[in-house]
Amino acid sequence: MTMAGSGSFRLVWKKTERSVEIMTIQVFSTVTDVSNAAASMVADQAKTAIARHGSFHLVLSGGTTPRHTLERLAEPPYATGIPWNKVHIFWGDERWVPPDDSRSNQHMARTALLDHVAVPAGQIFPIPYRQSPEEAAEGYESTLRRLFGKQPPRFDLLFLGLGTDGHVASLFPGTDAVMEQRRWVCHTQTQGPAADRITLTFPVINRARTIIFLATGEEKAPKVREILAAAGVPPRLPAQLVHPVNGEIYWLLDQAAASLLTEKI
Ligand SMILES: O=C(O)[C@H](O)[C@@H](O)[C@H](O)[C@H](O)COP(=O)(O)O
Repeated sequence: MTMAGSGSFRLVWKKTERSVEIMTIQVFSTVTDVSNAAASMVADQAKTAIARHGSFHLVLSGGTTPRHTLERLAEPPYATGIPWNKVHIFWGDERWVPPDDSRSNQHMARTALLDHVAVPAGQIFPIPYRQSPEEAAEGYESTLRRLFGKQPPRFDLLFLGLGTDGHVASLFPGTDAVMEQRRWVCHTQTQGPAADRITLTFPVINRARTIIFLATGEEKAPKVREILAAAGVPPRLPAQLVHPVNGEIYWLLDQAAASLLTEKI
């Protein structure tokens, strides 16, 4: 039986004597089910984080799959059921376009969710649009350093979509940004429109307490299998470098994206 049947699979890898990596793979029948599950996890993680440190630091991702989850969070019971006044919003990446450009991840998040829930404006930290993408990256990094100090931030929940080339955030295969270990935010480029991007780097991504991958659709199935069945194989895709230092990874997939998975992963 492949894992494409709906269900939940929990894998625990012992990384070192003192740390393990816990990955949970959940396969759902439809994209709507994926979005419902993701929204429910946001509510649960918010409750835990607020109980732990009085606020909930949430990192949003661009992309159509993550957008469906934001739209679900703007509906009952989440629109009023989550204490949005204690939520602090960040972004994993951004296109170097003005904030009102329809390609902007900030624009997408505001129209899908933030215009509909009561997150205080002073708790929303978009990646700024500046004269150059380098200045935008420096601007975001200085915001993060002002808020979090010398150590990279340890976000409570960080959403990632999955590109069909295996990219996460705007960390594209073969780019210097993927290997960046000192800067928290950097400028990078991709092909096509809005080629200039600003992205969090792995030193920040991998410090998150919980990382949720959202991947749906048949076009993601080959990379999902390559990433999840890659134990022992040297990583070649950015998504294979997502290893929370002390946190958990959840893969929320629909059956189409999971269709090439087998139980032996
Ligand atoms: O800015 C972006 O577009 C995202 O950060 C990007 O990493 C996206 O999440 C993936 O490309 C998946 O996007 P889809 O879910 O639309 O395929």
